[in-house]
Amino acid sequence: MSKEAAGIGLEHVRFSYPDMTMDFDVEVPSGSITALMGPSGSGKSTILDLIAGFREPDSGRILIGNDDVTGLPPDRRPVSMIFQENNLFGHIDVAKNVGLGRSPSLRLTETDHADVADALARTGLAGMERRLPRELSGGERQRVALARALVRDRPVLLMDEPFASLGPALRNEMLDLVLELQAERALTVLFVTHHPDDARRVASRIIFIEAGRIAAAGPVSDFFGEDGPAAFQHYIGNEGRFARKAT
Ligand SMILES: Nc1ncnc2c1ncn2[C@@H]1O[C@H](COP(=O)(O)OP(=O)(O)OP(=O)(O)O)[C@@H](O)[C@H]1O
Repeated sequence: MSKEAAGIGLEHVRFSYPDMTMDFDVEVPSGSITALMGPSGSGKSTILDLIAGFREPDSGRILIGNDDVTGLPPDRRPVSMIFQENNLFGHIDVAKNVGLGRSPSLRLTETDHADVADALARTGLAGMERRLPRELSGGERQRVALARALVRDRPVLLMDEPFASLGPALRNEMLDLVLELQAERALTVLFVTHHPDDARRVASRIIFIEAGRIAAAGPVSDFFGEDGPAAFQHYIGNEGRFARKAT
């Protein structure tokens, strides 16, 4: 599988839970940061799970780069995923948690150890190698998860509300770090957030979903003007603002 930057394509991807059928048809451009937004229960986590291979579509295809990854197990997809929490193993230290990104058995070469050290330095964790996850702050734990994604070295990074439990200043700091890492590695980043400011800060595009369908997708600037999609304006609570302005 190529480590080149890789776009993501969902082609008529249908997936059903007992009470809900979803149908996604959308592209995420290669080497970009896209914010995935939408009301609670609209299917954001499910999209990420489908791309990562934790769930399989009932029909349709998932493409990453030029490859059809539909049906491939998660570890064979060129993807790293970071969740809101519980990304780390509690009984092993920071360096080992990062090393797992390179080798699930932790059999690491000299080069691997050097790459782990680089990733820790790059994410501001140098000196914390021997700490256990419980000895870190929430922000530091998410840095470890990012460092592990760096040593995994996959072109697609999926993040499900990765910084939702952090305060605003720290969240911005972490988003800026993601932006830097994305630019360095030409990653394709798709991240779920409920905060419009997160999208404005780092994303070039937004995918907005409602009830298991893509309601709107496009450049961030298309979403925040008066002509932004009505469903999105409603979601971020902007409806009357523009109406009042006009009168
Ligand atoms: N394992 C499951 N079994 C049945 N229904 C599920 C399951 N997981 C999710 N759902 C339902 O599917 C819908 C979409 O869930 P999903 O977690 O993808 O939404 P979301 O947009 O990520 O929500 P949130 O913003 O609250 O995290 C919801 O209605 C949810 O109740």
